[in-house]
Amino acid sequence: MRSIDWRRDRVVAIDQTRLPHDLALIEIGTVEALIDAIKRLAIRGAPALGAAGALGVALAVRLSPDDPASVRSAAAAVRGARPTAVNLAWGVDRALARLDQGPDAVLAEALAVLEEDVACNRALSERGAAWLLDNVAGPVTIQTHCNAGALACVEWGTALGVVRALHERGALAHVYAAETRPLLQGARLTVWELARMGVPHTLVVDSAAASVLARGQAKAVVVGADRVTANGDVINKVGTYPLALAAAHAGVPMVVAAPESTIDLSTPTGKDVDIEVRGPDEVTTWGGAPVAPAGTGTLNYAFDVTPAALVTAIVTESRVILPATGGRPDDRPPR
Ligand SMILES: CSC[C@H]1O[C@H](OP(=O)(O)O)[C@H](O)[C@@H]1O
Repeated sequence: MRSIDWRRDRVVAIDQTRLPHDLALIEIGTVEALIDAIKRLAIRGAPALGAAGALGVALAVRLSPDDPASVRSAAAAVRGARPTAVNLAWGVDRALARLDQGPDAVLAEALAVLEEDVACNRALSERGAAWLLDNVAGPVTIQTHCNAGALACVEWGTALGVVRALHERGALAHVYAAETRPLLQGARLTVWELARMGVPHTLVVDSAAASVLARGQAKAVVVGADRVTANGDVINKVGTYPLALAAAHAGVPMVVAAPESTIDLSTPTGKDVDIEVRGPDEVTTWGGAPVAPAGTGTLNYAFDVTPAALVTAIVTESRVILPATGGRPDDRPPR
């Protein structure tokens, strides 16, 4: 089952807010409903957002086939639903570029985005597994953060795609999944995916992940990304930066698995990226019940910036970039 797809005349997606307890699909027939699904993280994860962006334009042009101005306005609203993952804007732009050729051409481009994502993630997963087998003593143990699995993509996954490739080779011993406060993408989604894959795993609280590395229980960190800037800075779920610091101190490789569509050569460094700040309720409540005194102020960064110097390897479908030793995404544009 794909996390997001197109059926007849609408977007169909897994509602990730209902996992792990309910595997429920949502059918999205309007741009407003798509934007809502993106904002409330029913649809989430950089590659999945790229697909949602492209399908959002296909939806808009079907609803307003004779009004390109309305389609462009709707596309801009989808593009702005969440600011940090470059894939959302990239997916919108991919489909919008075909607007002059009509609804069928826009849909064809959007569907191509989905198929390319699947192919890219399978390729980067194999490349990442090979890099880890060449650089980490086996059997491999991995610390993950957030969810960069099939749910965050069209299918297959990026960081969990690497995990899947290692598991299929019989080379994976264990995965430690950080819960990933406040929305618990690790506890709710990554653990759910690892269980379905049959991968041995342990859930840890975010603040324990550094000790898992320091004690040698995990020999590599593997995460996804929402944007990689031209100098190799990695923007990913908040908590990735401290994990990279811990990995460096423990002498453990920090591996980022991401398709080329997540690399943004137009943005020089992580300092130039708009980091989404989300509302206080995600931090001050759990299950609707307050966990902090009413009115408590919060600083709910959804992402953080890991400097290139702390990134051992960025694995894409076409290359491995080594930022910590001077490699840069803009050194050699993909072939
Ligand atoms: C494979 S991209 C997954 C990436 O997206 C997540 O963010 P969110 O759950 O807010 O969409 C997180 O940064 C993951 O690493």
